[in-house]
Amino acid sequence: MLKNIKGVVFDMDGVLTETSKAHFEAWRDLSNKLGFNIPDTVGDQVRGISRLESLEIVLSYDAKKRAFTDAEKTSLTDDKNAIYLEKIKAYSKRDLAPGTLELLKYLQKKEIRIALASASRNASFLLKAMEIDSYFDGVVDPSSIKNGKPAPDIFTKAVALLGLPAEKCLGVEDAQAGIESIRSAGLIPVGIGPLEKCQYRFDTLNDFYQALLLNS
Ligand SMILES: O=P(O)(O)OC[C@H]1O[C@@H](O)[C@H](O)[C@@H](O)[C@@H]1O
Ligand SMILES: [Mg+2]
Repeated sequence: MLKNIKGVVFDMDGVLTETSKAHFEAWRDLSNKLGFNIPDTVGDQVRGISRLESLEIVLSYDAKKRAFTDAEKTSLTDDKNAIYLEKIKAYSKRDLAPGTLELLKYLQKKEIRIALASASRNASFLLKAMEIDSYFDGVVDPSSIKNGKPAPDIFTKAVALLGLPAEKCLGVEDAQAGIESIRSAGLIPVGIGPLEKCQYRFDTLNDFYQALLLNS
């Protein structure tokens, strides 16, 4: 699987750590504050999607169909982020998905360059909190990206940071929008979870790591 591979670009939420649950719970708390509820299926719908796009999905469940101004929407996303930050404030290396540290060390030993392509503006905070920031040769600043996933921009920027051709890199994602982004940027897609159109697919990040060990 790593033959001819020079770089691996990771998504973070739902790949390196199970923050997807905290994102969903924060949106649910916000919807409850607004007087409605969102179904569990929203959890998968907001994977990989920006804060504002996620809000639009959440508001589509508002029975009152209120029309919020742009300023009000910004304020609602700030509220969601405050709730989310409260939920992840004690995150540490214990919150890494099983196998993450071993996988990063393994790639480093093989001299494979590592980058992060997360849509989250909280990603740098979490990399530090979970003590894995030093493994990354490049971290894309999501606020520098014009078009979010499924557009290729964020993965294209990540391989540029690594100075590598896209086809020599794996992209690792838990969101279908992320897999589309990886494919259109020309990286080789590795899916974590029930995803389509992946070159390789595993149930967990640890399964991916174990498969690399078996094939090395
Ligand atoms: O609100 P943040 O932390 O900037 O994150 C933006 C997006 O980041 C993605 O990684 C998550 O999968 C999405 O659910 C989230 O909306
Ligand atoms: Mg994700």
